[in-house]
Amino acid sequence: IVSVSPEFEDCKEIAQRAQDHIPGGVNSPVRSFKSVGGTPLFIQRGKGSRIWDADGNELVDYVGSWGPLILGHAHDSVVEAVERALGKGLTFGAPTEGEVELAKMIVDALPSVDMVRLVSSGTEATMSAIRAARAFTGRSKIVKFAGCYHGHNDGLLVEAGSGGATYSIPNSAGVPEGYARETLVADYNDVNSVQRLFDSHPAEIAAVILEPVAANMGVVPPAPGFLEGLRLLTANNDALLIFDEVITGFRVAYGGAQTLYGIVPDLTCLGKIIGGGCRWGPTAEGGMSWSGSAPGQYVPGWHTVRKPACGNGGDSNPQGLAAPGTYEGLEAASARLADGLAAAALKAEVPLTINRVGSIMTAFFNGGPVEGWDSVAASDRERYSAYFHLMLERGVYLAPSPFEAAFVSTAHTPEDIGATLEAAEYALARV
Ligand SMILES: Cc1ncc(COP(=O)(O)O)c(CN[C@@H](CN)CCC(=O)O)c1O
Repeated sequence: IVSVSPEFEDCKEIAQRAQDHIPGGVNSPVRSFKSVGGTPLFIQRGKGSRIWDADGNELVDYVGSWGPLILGHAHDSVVEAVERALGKGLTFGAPTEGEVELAKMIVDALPSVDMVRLVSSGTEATMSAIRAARAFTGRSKIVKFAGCYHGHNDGLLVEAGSGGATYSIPNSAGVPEGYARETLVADYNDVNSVQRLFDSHPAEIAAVILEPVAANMGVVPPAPGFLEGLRLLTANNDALLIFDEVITGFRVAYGGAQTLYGIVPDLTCLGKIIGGGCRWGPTAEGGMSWSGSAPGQYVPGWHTVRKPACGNGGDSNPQGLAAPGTYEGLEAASARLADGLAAAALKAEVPLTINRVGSIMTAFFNGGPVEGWDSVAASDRERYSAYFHLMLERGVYLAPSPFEAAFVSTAHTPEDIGATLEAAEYALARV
């Protein structure tokens, strides 16, 4: 890996200007480096597994824009597809054939999905799915899980109320108490915590929404029986099961986590990979007698699928991913990385728990096991911050937060993985 000028002078200069014009200097909190300290890197370009920051530092990238870039940066087929589409116009405020083809590709890939409504972000996908669930059931309560993130819908920016309170409280300013009260918070990998909510709110819960593999508290896989238990519980209580597969869709398997674990949700939210790197977030509705929207449910128009260009970009993504051996290659590279990190931690006598599903993983500075928000929260954040900066010094760009995932792409070469493991040996010996 090329040498990194750790002063990041140009990034710092841009960061200063950014502060003058953008609240916090970034357009999404997790990009601020607040969790790890230091100045956020301002990225100039990316190709394959590499990114270059404003100081010209070349870095092996494991953020991958938080998941979309499973084929790596600026993949030729994606760039060609988007360039082809760009010349035909950016937005028409009218349907395009590309949307139909993309919707069909999603239906073909995810057996639980009958129909797809395309919107412009993961937030809008989960917001639309929740509205559809409320419209379909006529109920208002939603169950989410501590540690899971579904975008910045007001009603989901909540945390469990303190003590025995069964009602949630907002975890962001500006969210009215009334909104928070409609969302109940359960514990990931604990079906009984959901059973208790159904018992205390009979016939009030419209849906349970979750990341079938949690990745927004770091990667936490579903415990055996957890997803099956939720499927049974929601079916027995006439509530819907919503899989937020914005990260896991086309990531952990071509058919997403629902295919990997054999669970049929009622609604699926996708994003990231399906947009091929453009902003995108389909709500895929499946297994339900109606589609697109329940009678009277409103999902507004102009912002919906305003980017035919990206739709075409996204098209090439799923097609590329369907090629034989794609996921086997990702599995091999990711397993080598995870095993190598575990070996380096053992050698450095650093307690490290690595949770991995396919090509997403998180190294928790924690003796483990890490199975839900409580054990995640017990991880050593300071040690992660030190590790993050030591890895950056050695040219490896990880998530600037201990509670996110690292993403391996088909563009990560054996040399990238080898260099990453060398950097990890250096870093773990110094944290
Ligand atoms: C499971 C899940 N569901 C929904 C969302 C929201 O998607 P967007 O609105 O950012 O497209 C996300 C967004 N993910 C974060 C990082 N984990 C994106 C952060 C960023 O892009 O800065 C998600 O992970």
